[in-house]
Amino acid sequence: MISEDTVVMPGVFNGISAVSAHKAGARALYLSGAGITNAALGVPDIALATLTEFAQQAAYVTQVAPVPVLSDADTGFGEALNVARTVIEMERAGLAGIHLEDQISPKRCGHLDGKSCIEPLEMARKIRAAVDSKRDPSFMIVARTDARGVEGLDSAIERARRYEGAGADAIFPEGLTGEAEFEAFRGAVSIPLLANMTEFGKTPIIPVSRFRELGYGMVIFPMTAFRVMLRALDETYAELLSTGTQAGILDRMRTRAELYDRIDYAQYDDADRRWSGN
Ligand SMILES: C[C@](O)(C(=O)O)[C@H](CC(=O)O)C(=O)O
Ligand SMILES: [Mg+2]
Repeated sequence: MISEDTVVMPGVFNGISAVSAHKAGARALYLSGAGITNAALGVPDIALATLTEFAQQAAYVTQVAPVPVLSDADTGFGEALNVARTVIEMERAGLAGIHLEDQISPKRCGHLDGKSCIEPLEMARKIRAAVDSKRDPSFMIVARTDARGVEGLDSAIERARRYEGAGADAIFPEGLTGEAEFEAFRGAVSIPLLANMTEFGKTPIIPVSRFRELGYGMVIFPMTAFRVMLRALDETYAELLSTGTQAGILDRMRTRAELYDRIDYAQYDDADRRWSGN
């Protein structure tokens, strides 16, 4: 997943979003915990979705998008032993890696106030459990620290160093407030770094070209497509209910043919025909 270049990782949250991102040309995908929780359950991203639900969505995504997929794994769904199980299940789902965060459970979105962090020692234990539980050594364990908004920049950097020492493959510094902070992390650790380009949070919009200069190997856009989709849903249902017809919004739709093209319908028909010997 890491290359000389910076990998742009669009956020996905189910099978069809993975299909769309892959067909748009994404070289790697990010499976968003907020996306899974908001899309599949329709509830806030506060640790209400389980490991089973995350692993299920991960399996859907990896089935239809043959590119590396990094998934959110929140706090690892428990303590060290649970983290070990999380790695086994997420690897089995076909992922290329996961990120684990140092928040106290129930976690919150990294860009909200009122978060708390576990002791760095406890997080290091989780990272060791994760690293030890990999089957494939290239499965990536990304350690996310939420400490910037809780304890300040210096403490967050100190944690990142400890997590590197515990064996993390990459660091995800969450909730940074500007380029200078991203730069400070780059100077502090030697493993790859992941930047979170979520919207309407603590971090200003920074283009991938700038993250490349700053030395970041991965940039995730966790909720970009989801937010656009949600507005389309809201507008569509409102229009339908207020007018009693979809006639005015047909031109905003993917047609039946376009949908079937997206999901490779013809290939399924071909396979079925082949197997029936006709
Ligand atoms: C990256 C993230 O963990 C996610 O679940 O996608 C979220 C994104 C968001 O809520 O905007 C986070 O940054 O905490
Ligand atoms: Mg998340």
